[in-house]
Amino acid sequence: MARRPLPRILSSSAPIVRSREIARTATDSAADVLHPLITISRGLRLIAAALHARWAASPKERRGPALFLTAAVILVVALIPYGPLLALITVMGAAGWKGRARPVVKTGPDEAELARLQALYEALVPYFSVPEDPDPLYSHGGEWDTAFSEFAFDDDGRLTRLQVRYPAYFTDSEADARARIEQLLHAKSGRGREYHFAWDEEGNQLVMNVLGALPTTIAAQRFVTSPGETVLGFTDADAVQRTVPVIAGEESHDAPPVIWRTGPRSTEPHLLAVGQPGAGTTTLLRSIALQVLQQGDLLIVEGSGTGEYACLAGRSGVLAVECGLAGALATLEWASHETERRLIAANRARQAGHPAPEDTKRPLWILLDRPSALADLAAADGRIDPQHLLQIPLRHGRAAGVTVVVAEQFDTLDDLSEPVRSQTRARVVLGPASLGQVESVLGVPPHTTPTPDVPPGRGYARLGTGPVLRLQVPATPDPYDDATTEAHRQAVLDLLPAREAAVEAVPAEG
Ligand SMILES: Nc1ncnc2c1ncn2[C@@H]1O[C@H](COP(=O)(O)OP(=O)(O)OP(=O)(O)O)[C@@H](O)[C@H]1O
Repeated sequence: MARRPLPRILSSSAPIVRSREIARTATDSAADVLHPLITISRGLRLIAAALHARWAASPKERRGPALFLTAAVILVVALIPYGPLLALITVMGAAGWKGRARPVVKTGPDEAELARLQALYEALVPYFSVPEDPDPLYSHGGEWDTAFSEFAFDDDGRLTRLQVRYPAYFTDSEADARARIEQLLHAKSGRGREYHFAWDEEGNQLVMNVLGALPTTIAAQRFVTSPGETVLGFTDADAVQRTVPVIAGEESHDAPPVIWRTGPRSTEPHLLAVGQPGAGTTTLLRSIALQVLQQGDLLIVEGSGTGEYACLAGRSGVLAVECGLAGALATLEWASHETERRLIAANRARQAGHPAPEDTKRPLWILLDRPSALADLAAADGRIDPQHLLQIPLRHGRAAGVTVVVAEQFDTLDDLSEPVRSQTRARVVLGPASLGQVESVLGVPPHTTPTPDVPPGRGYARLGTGPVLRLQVPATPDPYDDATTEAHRQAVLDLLPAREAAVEAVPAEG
């Protein structure tokens, strides 16, 4: 059967489009003209509703006086010259104010945010799709809302949270595949912020969160810890189970600490802290020293020789603060013998069925800041590397109550001796560091994206095979440094033990 041609009015859409445009323009103009009227009538309606609600809520015995008062006001207004006109203007003004357009409550993403989500979706297509997939979750020109189940933006329109669904065939168990997605999301969502990525392999979902900076307001103070516990710094509240009360500025609150346990039962009895120059490793060692002195003795060897531990020299419990090679060698040799002595004494006591002798119980700490500098000096002088003398304290320190803490910089990390590398299972990285640098120290990549600008004392900690924790070391500056603020100087001075006469335990010969 031959098809009948469509009626002309249906076959051509141009007149329809034109008439729609005319209608839309007419509606817009009418809305402009009638806008004040609409506003006032909306306001009048709202005022009437409010009056009605008030009337309904007022008790019956108060309604009579209220009516009387209203009638009196109306009478007065009616009698004064221009009263009704003024009353009308006032009511219209109030209605206009009440009925004005409310600020728009944001219920979804705006255009820029929609564009950002779509761009992110498009960028993920090559990673989350394969040509064989008959019903791809990601395809060019596809809908982002099928893939992004949750999102949040900050006031600047930058993503702060994104939940991404991905196809089950994506190789989310491969570190490289994950890293590619994380780098892409990081780059597209704005660099310079710290991102946390949580992969739910069972649910095929990835949640990206932007983390706020850890507070830098906590300074050196007495932390509430048990014997054998040292606060390395503070971290995210959801990363650890415990909090300790702290004073930050003028206020006190509970903060989540990164606590390092040392002693005979510790699985990570020695620590290595690494950072760029100025990242805050010396400050970390100073903070540890102030905590250690409450319960133990301390030997400090400072390779850089800048006197940053001078405030500790001669204090009760500080057996030595050495900057030169000769003093460092003598001190570490004594520490090595002392570790052996403690081991032998404890063994003898155990074999005789006695408790460990008192003189083996007091914890001894060896803090070694930049041993690589001393290694260079020793090589030039034909003497042994001081790190060599750390071998016994590192290997047997746990049983003998001897703890070693080493701080080193990234560029001289290769100069660390094998025992230092293998026996320091508590690790800290401070300051700006690449993913690779953090991984080289902690053994695993960081769980957040390191940012290029970090304040001193900010970084990551990992105790043994535990999780990587973000870390902010308490401000513990050198009180003799002119740049130190008075509050911080006083905080450190308050923690220093009293001065003592020269200690004779460590031989002084070079
Ligand atoms: N946790 C911190 N809080 C506040 N300021 C800090 C912190 N750590 C370090 N700083 C400040 O940063 C500067 C460098 O710190 P520090 O001397 O500890 O760094 P470093 O890594 O030992 O560097 P270098 O080896 O070059 O001395 C100092 O002014 C110090 O006060």
